[in-house]
Amino acid sequence: MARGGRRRVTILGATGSIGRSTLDVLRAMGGREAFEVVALTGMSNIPALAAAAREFGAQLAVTADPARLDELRRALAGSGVRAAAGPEAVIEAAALPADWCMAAILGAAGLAPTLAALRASATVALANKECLVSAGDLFLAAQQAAGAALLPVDSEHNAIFQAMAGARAAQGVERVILTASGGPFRDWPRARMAAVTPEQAVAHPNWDMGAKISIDSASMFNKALEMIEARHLFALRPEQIEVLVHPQSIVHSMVGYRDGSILAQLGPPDMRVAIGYALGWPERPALPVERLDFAQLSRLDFAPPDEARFPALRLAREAMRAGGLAGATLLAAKEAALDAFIARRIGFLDMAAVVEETMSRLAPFAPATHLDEVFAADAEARRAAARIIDARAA
Ligand SMILES: NC(=O)C1=CN([C@@H]2O[C@H](COP(=O)(O)OP(=O)(O)OC[C@H]3O[C@@H](n4cnc5c(N)ncnc54)[C@H](OP(=O)(O)O)[C@@H]3O)[C@@H](O)[C@H]2O)C=CC1
Ligand SMILES: CC(=O)[C@@H](O)[C@H](O)COP(=O)(O)O
Ligand SMILES: [Mn+2]
Repeated sequence: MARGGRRRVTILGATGSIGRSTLDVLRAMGGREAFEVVALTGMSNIPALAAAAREFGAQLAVTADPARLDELRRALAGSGVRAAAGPEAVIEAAALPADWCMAAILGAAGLAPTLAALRASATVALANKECLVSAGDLFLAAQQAAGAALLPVDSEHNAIFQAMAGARAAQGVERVILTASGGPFRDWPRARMAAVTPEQAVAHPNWDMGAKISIDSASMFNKALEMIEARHLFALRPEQIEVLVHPQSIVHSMVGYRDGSILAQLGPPDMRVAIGYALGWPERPALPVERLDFAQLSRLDFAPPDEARFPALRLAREAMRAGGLAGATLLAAKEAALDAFIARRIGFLDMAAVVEETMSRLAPFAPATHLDEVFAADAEARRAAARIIDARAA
């Protein structure tokens, strides 16, 4: 704890959707009087990074892009905030002692900095689900060794965490039910989905999020990653994890207990609720978010997912069954396919096909015994996926 009782806070990915919401929650919970901001990191959005660092009087601001160091230095001139750049500098920022660190870098690039944060922070609030998808057991072993508290921020997992609050309740868990909005193409026939554009896919019906996670929601790869994330976070067997389409995104997930009870967490689709819970935990802070009015909610719908139109869910189950380096392979192939879709080199439905083909080419998967193997599997999967993408794009 910093002098004067202020909590020392770091935000990895401060310029993104989660990062901005986290800054908002800090403002709502007392701003600079309550928090000492140790480090903020970003990548391309230097004006936003510098503005947040100035507002909160951060000790350090880091861009992951070495080519943007001069721009960051100019933007911070006279502020007293130190500037640094490059992937190693992001890891060094994450390694500075803090009471609380938000891990919200996008994608597999978040793994190394989040591991560094586990060693340096008392509490890590985990938005970056990819850490658990690619390196689940090793990531949790690193957390155990470091002794850091790990609090889930992903809305579904935060909901499950809330619904499992209290060790006694967690013991009787039978299943978890991850809710899924179904994305913008929830009811579209497969033939129509084949022709969707990145602009259509990025338009999430309920949540205001970064572009890549929004497109993952449209393909339901987001839910696929979340199944693997849930397995690790809550030590579940794959068959204990269900997915249920819930188009309104009001019920954020549910936990079914052995006595037949179901506990759910509900709230507006606003990530500040989950972030605030992780920042205030074990207490609940007051937050300026919308209050649900049940008299105005006309209905809450639920339906099983259609795995023929959304094969990502089946691929996640196969990856969980295979174990070991299958998660790192699935994630890397998904990221390569997503980039190719955004670049309009492949179609929307090709993304799942690329992941499936990459997985089947690289199977069987070795156990993941060291992080170096995870990074190597990631690189190998990207090479394999690139060849498959090239063939489809030709
Ligand atoms: N958005 C949401 O509501 C939710 C997000 N999540 C998870 O949170 C994480 C962040 O998502 P979101 O905020 O939407 O993403 P955004 O794309 O909005 O933000 C990503 C952040 O990471 C930075 N960044 C991007 N690439 C790199 C890199 N290679 N190295 C270091 N930093 C990088 C970005 O910098 P810059 O913008 O400056 O380029 C930005 O600060 C993801 O893992 C996502 O799955 C989970 C649940 C909900
Ligand atoms: C806000 C959040 O946690 C997202 O991961 C959300 O789950 C996306 O919505 P769907 O993937 O359910 O469409
Ligand atoms: Mn989620």
